[in-house]
Amino acid sequence: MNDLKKLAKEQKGSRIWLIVSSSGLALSVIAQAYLIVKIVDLVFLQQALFEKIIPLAVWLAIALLARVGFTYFNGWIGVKMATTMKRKFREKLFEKFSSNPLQASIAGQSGHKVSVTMDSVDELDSYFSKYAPQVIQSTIVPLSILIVVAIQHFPSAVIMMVTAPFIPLFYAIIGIMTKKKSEEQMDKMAIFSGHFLDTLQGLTTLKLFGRSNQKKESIEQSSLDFRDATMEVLKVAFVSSLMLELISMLSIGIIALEIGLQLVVFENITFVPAFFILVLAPEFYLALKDLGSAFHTGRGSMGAANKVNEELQQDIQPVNWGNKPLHHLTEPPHIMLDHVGYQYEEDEFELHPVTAEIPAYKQIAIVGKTGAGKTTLLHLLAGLLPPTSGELKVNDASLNEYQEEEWLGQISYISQHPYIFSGTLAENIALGSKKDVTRNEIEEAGQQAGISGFVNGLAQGYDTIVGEGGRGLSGGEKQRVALARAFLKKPSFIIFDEPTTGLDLFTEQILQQSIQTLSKQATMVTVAHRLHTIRQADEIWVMEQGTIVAKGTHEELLQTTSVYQDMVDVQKRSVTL
Ligand SMILES: Nc1ncnc2c1ncn2[C@@H]1O[C@H](COP(=O)(O)OP(=O)(O)OP(=O)(O)O)[C@@H](O)[C@H]1O
Repeated sequence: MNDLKKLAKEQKGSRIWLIVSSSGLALSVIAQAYLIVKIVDLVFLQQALFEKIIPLAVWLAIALLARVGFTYFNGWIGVKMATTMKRKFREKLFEKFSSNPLQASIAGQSGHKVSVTMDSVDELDSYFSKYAPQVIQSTIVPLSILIVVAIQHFPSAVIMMVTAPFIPLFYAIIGIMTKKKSEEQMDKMAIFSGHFLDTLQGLTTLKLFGRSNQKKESIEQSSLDFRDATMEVLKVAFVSSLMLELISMLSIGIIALEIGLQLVVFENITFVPAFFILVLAPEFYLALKDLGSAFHTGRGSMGAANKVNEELQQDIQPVNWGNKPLHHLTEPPHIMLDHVGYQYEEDEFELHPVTAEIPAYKQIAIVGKTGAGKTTLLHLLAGLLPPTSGELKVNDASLNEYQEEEWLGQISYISQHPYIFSGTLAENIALGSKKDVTRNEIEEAGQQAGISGFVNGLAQGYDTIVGEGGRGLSGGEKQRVALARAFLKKPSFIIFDEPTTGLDLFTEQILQQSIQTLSKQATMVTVAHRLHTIRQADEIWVMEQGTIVAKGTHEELLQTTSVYQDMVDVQKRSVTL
């Protein structure tokens, strides 16, 4: 809880308000008790007239209202603090995920990330909205009551001082017991969410392999585990409330007994202070009990805080960016790879240092067997991965010196599986431009990307809802939407991962033509699988097992590189087959 405590302490403004409001609450509690006692004394013992009681009754009403007001205000500050902290945590998580989106997306299950960002951060709420304000309230209110009681009748204050520590002691013990349980509960929830999302996303694959029943059972099991963990936490919570109630009732009983003896047997105290202490005693223990239950909820937050911290501390190498602008370019950027290398993790795939030049307007084709490292190289060129060695230079300055937005504003990366967001086709295409675009511009981009024929065949046209919850799109259609985005963006550097799987000839032609049009104003690097694309390139890089083994034009490579010759032979054979 220490991290959370530190964070709560950082909220200085809110803490000052909490102290002021809790002091007000303490005053109103004491005033309320005193006024009740006074009224009872006047009515029953002194048989006072109604007029004498009215002002006290009015003050009592004011004290009651003040008590309600201060309690509400404390709660309101707590909620405000919780909102601020939750926002901060979510911002940190999003910052972390977006500092290297590629690495973040492959590290861990998406469902787990969703669960941490939504549920675990929500779980922090109770610490800031309940526990932190309650600590202040439960320090000021009982302390003020204790002082008043000590002034009125010291022995009662001594009983309070002796019995009060049992309550925090008890909830400290419970806290230690629940910490592990609530962490387990959070773990189980994250596993359950991860499992559920994973299964939903892979439902088709599971069905095809006849594994849906097995998955159903494992989801059921993780849901039951989560239920059991929750029940364990609740069990401790119920037992702890019972015990806290018992301790405070016993303590009030002892005070009542002592007061009763002093009042009736020893006659050491008069009615007003005796009754005043009796009314105040439950208030004293109530404040401590409230702290107990707030502590329990706060403990739950601790498990969640650990989950969030674990996620935040996961080692993700961020892509570093600088402040240099890039928008003033008159021609596409000139890119230099100076011993640029990358390794995912120790003992995993390594892209060996690449030294190469990509002059403006040039078209580079990267070829190689599957797993050779082509996509990894594209990711480095796009600035989506930070090189683990060497430097990527753009117009003679390191890519790290440029502003992220400026660089990303220059490029279009058309991957094999572009992401289609839930929304209309028009909205998905408009994503390509940061400016507001007109429907005409969207349709023109669609036309250039060769998607207009397909769109015109849809009843809703560009207003058709696609992506999650909408109409599905084929691989070729998705790539054409991505191309339309690129036509809107007018990038100066295009990175294109050519589809490996069979597009029909017509779609392929459209894609080729569109790409050619787009590349007239840009530098382009393509992971190429088709001979046609490869031949057209100004330079071809041949990759094998993470190394560029040869560079040159189609003709040059045919003469010099056997791997390339074999690859071309395979391509030709597959076309003639
Ligand atoms: N996140 C990752 N962590 C570890 N290894 C990875 C990761 N992503 C890819 N790899 C590995 O890096 C190697 C190169 O992958 P990459 O996707 O760059 O190859 P590729 O040449 O583009 O393959 P393909 O033509 O099949 O798309 C592969 O062996 C792959 O398993």
